[in-house]
Amino acid sequence: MDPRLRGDDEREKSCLSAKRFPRTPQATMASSHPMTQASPLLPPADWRDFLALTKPRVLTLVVFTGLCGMLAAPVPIHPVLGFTAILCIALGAGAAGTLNQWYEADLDALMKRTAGRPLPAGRMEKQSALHFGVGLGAFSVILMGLALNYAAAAILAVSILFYVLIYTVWLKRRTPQNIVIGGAAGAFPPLIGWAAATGEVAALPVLLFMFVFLWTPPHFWALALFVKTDYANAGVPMLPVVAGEKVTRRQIGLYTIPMALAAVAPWPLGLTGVIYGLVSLAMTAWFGWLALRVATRTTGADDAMLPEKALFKYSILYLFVVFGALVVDRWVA
Ligand code: HEM
Ligand SMILES: CC(C)=CCC/C(C)=C/CC/C(C)=C/COP(=O)(O)OP(=O)(O)O
Repeated sequence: MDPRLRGDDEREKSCLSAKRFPRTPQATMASSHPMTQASPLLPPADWRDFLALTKPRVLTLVVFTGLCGMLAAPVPIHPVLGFTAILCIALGAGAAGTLNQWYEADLDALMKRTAGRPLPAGRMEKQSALHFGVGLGAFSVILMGLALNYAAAAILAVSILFYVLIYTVWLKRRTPQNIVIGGAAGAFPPLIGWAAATGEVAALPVLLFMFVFLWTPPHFWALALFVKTDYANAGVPMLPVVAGEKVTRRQIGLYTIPMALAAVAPWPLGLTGVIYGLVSLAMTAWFGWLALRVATRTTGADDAMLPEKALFKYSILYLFVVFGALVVDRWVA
């Protein structure tokens, strides 16, 4: 597969910058290094580079939760408007990913996973990424406002700004709480989808927001446990780097408890039917078991971190299935 589309360069740098360590010496060097500028020796940026800026693989789940939020709403939406709303969420999230990569090209150059991205690899001018990101973001919000409604457009704008300014610029390089607070950005799509259909927010999408918000720390920290060296090398204050494995494991276990409650709550609260209730219960029970395994184990230096990898992978499948069940539940009932 074309390395530009692989996307495996996209994830772990997340927490790497250090605000305490604002632009680290390595990062500063990287930003002035010729390889972080477009090089005349390399082919010019093409559509695959622009696509890679949007973090397409993470986008799939972001868009899916937005779609499910929209389809779970009690008001049916015209298919053309529904498609437009989902397009706006995808473009808005893509814009956020682009601006994240524009701001972090220096850090991306320091990590194996992210060094092949268009900017650190020198396949694109930084300014092109900035223009692309701002243009895409503005277009998505304006289109949402004009075609759907101002509530959905406002939440979309907030989520883009949250991811770019609060997470990327402010928190990521400063504190290991970066992904806890910054993770809120990725929890907005179900609210946006619901607002696109109804013009307002309600109890169910707020619970879904809480669910994704509380899901993010176990999702990310499971991964951070087995890629912490990369973050440490780049000076990003991720929890395993700053507080150690033991604390991270405990935090994964602790966040899983309220996450499980938020996941299952819609059923007993009468906001969904039995299909969602049973699927969310079963899927969450397995999540809890995997998280417990991660939370209670100790590792040796040569440990393959299989339970941590299993939890990370399952966290993605989990969100797909539980959100899918929400829609099935709504449409079958
Ligand atoms: C601040 C919050 C988050 C951080 C720091 C984060 C971090 C990461 C990282 C570093 C990876 C890449 C792992 C790798 O390269 O192998 C990843 C993968 C992924 N994340 Fe997250 N994530 C966050 C929130 C979210 C949210 C809100 C969603 C969607 C609702 C999401 C969906 C995904 C998906 C689908 C993948 C797998 C992509 C693939 O297959 O390549 N993440 N995440
Ligand atoms: C609707 C809307 C605007 C949603 C935007 C929210 C969004 C894209 C959430 C995903 C969160 C994410 C990919 C974090 C990765 O962290 P990172 O950026 O530190 O990862 P990296 O190391 O791969 O750059």
